[in-house]
Amino acid sequence: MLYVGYVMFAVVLLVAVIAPIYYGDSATAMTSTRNSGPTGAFPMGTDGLGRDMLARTLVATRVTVLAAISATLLAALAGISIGVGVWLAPRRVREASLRVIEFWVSYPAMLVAIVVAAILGRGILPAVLAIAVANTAGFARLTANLAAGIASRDYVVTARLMGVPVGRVAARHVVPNMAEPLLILIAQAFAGTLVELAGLSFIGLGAQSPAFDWGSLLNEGVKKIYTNPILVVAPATALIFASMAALFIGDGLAAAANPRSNTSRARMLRAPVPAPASAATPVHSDALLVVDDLSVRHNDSGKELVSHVSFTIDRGEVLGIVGESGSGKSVTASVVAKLLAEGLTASAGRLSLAGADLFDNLSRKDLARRVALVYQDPGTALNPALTLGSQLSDVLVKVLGQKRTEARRNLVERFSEVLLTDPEGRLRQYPHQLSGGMKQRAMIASAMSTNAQLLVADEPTTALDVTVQREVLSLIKRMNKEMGTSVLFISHDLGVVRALCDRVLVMKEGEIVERIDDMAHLSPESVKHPYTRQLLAATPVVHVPGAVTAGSEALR
Ligand SMILES: Nc1ncnc2c1ncn2[C@@H]1O[C@H](COP(=O)(O)OP(=O)(O)OP(=O)(O)O)[C@@H](O)[C@H]1O
Repeated sequence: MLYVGYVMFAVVLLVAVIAPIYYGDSATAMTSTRNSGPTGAFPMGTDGLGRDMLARTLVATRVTVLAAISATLLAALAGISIGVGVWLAPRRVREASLRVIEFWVSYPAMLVAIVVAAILGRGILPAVLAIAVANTAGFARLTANLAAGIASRDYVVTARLMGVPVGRVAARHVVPNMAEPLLILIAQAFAGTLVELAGLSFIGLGAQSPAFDWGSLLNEGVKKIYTNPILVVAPATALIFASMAALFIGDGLAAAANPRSNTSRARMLRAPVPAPASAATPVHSDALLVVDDLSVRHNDSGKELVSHVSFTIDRGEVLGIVGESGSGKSVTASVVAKLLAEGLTASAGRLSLAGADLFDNLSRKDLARRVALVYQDPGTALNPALTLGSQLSDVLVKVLGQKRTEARRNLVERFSEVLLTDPEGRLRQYPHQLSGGMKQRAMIASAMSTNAQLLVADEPTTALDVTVQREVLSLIKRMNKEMGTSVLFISHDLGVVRALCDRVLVMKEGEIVERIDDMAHLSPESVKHPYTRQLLAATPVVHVPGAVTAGSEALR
């Protein structure tokens, strides 16, 4: 789409450059063939003075496109300056300015343009200024919104603390980081500006005779639309063509800025014949989770991210997966939770969870009853705009069909179980009002609230400090012991895993390189793979209250 847009826009620019040179005379020459329909000499007819409409439309391209570019750039320049300025201004000025921008945006751009053009007077220049004023608000609002996110980033705060002048902070740190969305808006605003310019000329406020643009040509044509309709075709086509070019560029830029826009859907395929590798590691079929011969491939590159992985998790069992960064742990877990990322294809001989075939279209309710998730970073797992009560009760209400009050009561109980103080008050709090450890406890409480049979915990302690890590691990252990929840626990830290898990799989480069079943006698001598030995040698022992672990006494 982007390239189609570029080509179309190049055609428009080419016409704008050469048409006045080649067709300038025929566009203004009056002939005796007046108000003609389409003929060989005048394919788009002639106006009341016998002037060639095709030549006039081609020649008008330069004025129209120049005016649209000027109005768009003026609006962008003014809007971006105002938007950035607002965010670098003191708080009160910022608040007042944001209200003014909101007020300004609330009026339709075309209406503002008409009012301003009526004040400034008729002609192309007043029309350009009027449209620039009308569109400035849109740029200012987008820039202010984007700057709001960027202005609080550490590099901007640091630059300001170091005394970098405000203008330089804006130019070096704020504007470059919002270039992409602004470029997209500029392309889209150009299309709007073309139409607004034509609109002003159409109602007689834009180009004045003898000057002419597409809008004034349309204006002339529409007056004779019942007697000679061909007169509107050339300027209308030109207007649509140029607007579409700008929209294609805008959409193309937006798609290019989002690397996910072109990725294919995630697919889960049943492998026709189990590979021999799975036969070497048989899975017993009455387990809670059965993953047999799972491979995951990246569709575009064809790279295999996970290769022939087989394992089971029994009811009430805690299985750990350890491995270096990028070894395929999270991708494996995403298949189990039916959350495979776009652009990936998973294939397996068998994938079943609590009696359900994961290749089938499980309803959300069935899935939520079977699997719950706790992510690595509770800060990004929770929606900052919603209170804990509203977002964590949603799954209970929408998916499990509980009443809102029942869901909130359920959450309060779970919050107490994970030792969150003032559980009722927490429901009304936003995520930013909780510490990292509290947020992770709230996530575990949420996972407990659905009574899921399998908890997938993907590095749930990595973002937490050591003391909070212990608390979170002991909560997971409690959930496992008291509720019988099976756990798939992912970590790159063998110390944490050995403290919690009944069995451990070691992954490297997408494959399971070691299976550790005897956690009680885990030592560098009891393992086979050199990578596991290295991991063990580099791992301090972690004690988890409630868990009996190798190399450590049970903790109280
Ligand atoms: N959506 C995706 N598209 C393409 N490749 C991906 C995608 N997700 C993961 N990968 C690739 O798959 C491989 C395994 O990634 P995965 O996230 O499972 O690693 P991990 O073992 O969980 O690592 P970490 O401990 O750092 O989280 C990596 O090479 C990664 O680049």
